[in-house]
Amino acid sequence: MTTSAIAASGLRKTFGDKIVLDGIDLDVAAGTVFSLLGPNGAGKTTTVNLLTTLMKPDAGTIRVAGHDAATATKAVRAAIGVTGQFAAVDELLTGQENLQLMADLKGLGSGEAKRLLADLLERFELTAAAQKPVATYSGGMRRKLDLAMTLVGNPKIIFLDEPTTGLDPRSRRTMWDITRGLVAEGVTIFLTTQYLEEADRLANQIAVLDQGRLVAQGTPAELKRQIPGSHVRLRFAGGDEFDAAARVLSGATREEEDLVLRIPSDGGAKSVRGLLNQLDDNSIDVEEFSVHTPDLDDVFLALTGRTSTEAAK
Ligand SMILES: Nc1ncnc2c1ncn2[C@@H]1O[C@H](COP(=O)(O)OP(=O)(O)OP(=O)(O)O)[C@@H](O)[C@H]1O
Repeated sequence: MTTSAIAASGLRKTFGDKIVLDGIDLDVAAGTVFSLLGPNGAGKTTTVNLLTTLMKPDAGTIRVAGHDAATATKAVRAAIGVTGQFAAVDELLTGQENLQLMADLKGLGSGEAKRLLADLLERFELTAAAQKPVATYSGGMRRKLDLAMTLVGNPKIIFLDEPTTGLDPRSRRTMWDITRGLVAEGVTIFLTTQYLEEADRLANQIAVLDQGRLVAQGTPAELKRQIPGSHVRLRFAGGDEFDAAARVLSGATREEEDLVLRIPSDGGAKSVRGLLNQLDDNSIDVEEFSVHTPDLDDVFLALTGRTSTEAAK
């Protein structure tokens, strides 16, 4: 049985007469990455604020690490780490001093703190810059320090708010590797991102938020299968097989020159097996077989009527 690290039900939040969250349910399995995707103003930050006890919902229940967020606020806060917009990195202090401050706050002994800090600086590639003031750090370095500071408390659930926005590809990959490493250690990650590729690569589950409602939830593959456009592509060695298959398979689109048939399909195991059985039953050999699923940009367009780029404007 999988346990929920975060479970929210019927979350509602309004500001004045603006309904920001209109009854959303979330269930994040422990030790997984859950990604909340949505255009600007969709309510992502509001959701994070509610889940991290920074705000109270108008309606709905939230359990984080098994604690009720409404009544056990302290226990929830002790179990989570939040990086991103709430981070309190002191610009005037060095990276090392910022980390030390966090270790002092958490009450770590000097020996333990020394080892942990050296390890974190090394892991986040900040050892060389450790003695420099944060004011001289690049955006990527700040973000890494921010996450390193969060890890000092050894939280079991981490909220990453757009962790790679504006980072160069190398720093982005480093953040992805660190995230994967944390999950391998059993940490649960709640990730908001504007990069569909990031959610696609990192997340076990994705929820798409649009105008206060979750318009879709599932694994990246499930989301991709939900929308029109996925198909199975079959290539045949000769014209006879090609023609025979085209007669047998309904709805096939012919690409005559390449002897390729494209058959609309959800790409799931059941329908693919059915398709191949049909060919087998008619003794038709296939030279090449592949399933094409649309990427998350297609998913976004299908679900919200906008591309992710349009939505972010
Ligand atoms: N404290 C507040 N008072 C009034 N309105 C608010 C408040 N906080 C958020 N809103 C409004 O709620 C809506 C959702 O905001 P939220 O920050 O949750 O969206 P978001 O998905 O995180 O967007 P972004 O990616 O731009 O941060 C927006 O229209 C915003 O203007």
